[in-house]
Amino acid sequence: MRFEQLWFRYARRAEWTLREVGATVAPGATVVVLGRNGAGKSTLLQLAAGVLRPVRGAVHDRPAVVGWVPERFPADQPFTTRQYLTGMAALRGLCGLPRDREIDRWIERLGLGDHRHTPLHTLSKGTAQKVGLAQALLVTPGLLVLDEPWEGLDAQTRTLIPEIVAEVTAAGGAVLVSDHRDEIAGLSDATRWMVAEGTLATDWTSEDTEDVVVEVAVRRADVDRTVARLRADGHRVLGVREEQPR
Ligand SMILES: Nc1ncnc2c1ncn2[C@@H]1O[C@H](COP(=O)(O)OP(=O)(O)OP(=O)(O)O)[C@@H](O)[C@H]1O
Repeated sequence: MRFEQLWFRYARRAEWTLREVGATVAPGATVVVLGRNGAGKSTLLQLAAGVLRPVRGAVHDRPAVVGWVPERFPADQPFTTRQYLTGMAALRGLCGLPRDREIDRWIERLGLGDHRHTPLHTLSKGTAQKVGLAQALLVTPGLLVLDEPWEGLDAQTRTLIPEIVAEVTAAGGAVLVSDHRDEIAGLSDATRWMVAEGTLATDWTSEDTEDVVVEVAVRRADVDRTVARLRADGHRVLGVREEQPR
C-alpha cells in the first residue's frame, strides 16, 4: 500500500493536520506510528484505513479487507456483543457455521464469554475495546489498523496484541499501530514512523528514541496535574520524590 502526497485538514480553512505524507507499507510489514498527543497519528491511521479521505493525494493499493480498531470503540449501539459481531461478520461476507465458529473463537480468545449477551453500551471500556478488536479480526485482514490498542485493555489481553499482530503479518497482512507510550516492546521487526509538526518521518531510528532523564521540580499542589500531563505527552514518569531539604 502506498500513500502518495497525502494532505489532510479537518475543515476548509483550518491548519493542515498532515502535509505531504508519502510512505509505503509492504505486505507482512508492521509499522508503529509514534508521536505525541494530537500529533496526527489517529488521522494518519484513519487515512490508511479509508475511514478518512485525503484532501489531496491518494492511498494506492489498499488491501481489500481492512480491520480497523479505533482508539475508542463506539459502544453506543443497540446490540449485544454477539448480535454486533454477527452483523459485522455478515458485512464481511461470513455466514452460517463458519461465521459462528469465528465469532466463538474470538469471543473465547479475547475472554468475552461472559459478555456474549451483554448490551454494548453497558460494557466497560476495556471490554468494549475487545469487541472492537474481535470485529476487525473475524476475517484475517490484509491491513490491520490499530489505534492505541493497549489503552484500557487488561494485562492479559495486552499480551495478546503482539501475538495477533504476528499472526496477521505471517498471513501476509500489513499492520499499522499507533502508540504514544512505551508499549511497543512486544512487536518484533516493526518499522517506526514518527508524526510531528504535521509531517511524517519514515526513517525514524532507535537512536532517535533513546531516552534521557530530565529532573523537574514542581510545586506539591501541581504534582498530579504535571504527572498526568507528562504521561499524556508520551513521556514515562519514572518516579516522584520529596526534595531533600538543603
Ligand atoms: N474530528 C476532528 N475535527 C477537528 N479536529 C480534529 C478532529 N480529530 C482530530 N482533530 C485534531 O487533529 C489533530 C491531530 O489529531 P489526532 O487525533 O490525529 O492526533 P493523535 O496523534 O492521534 O493524538 P492522540 O495520541 O491524542 O490520539 C489534533 O489537533 C486534533 O485536535
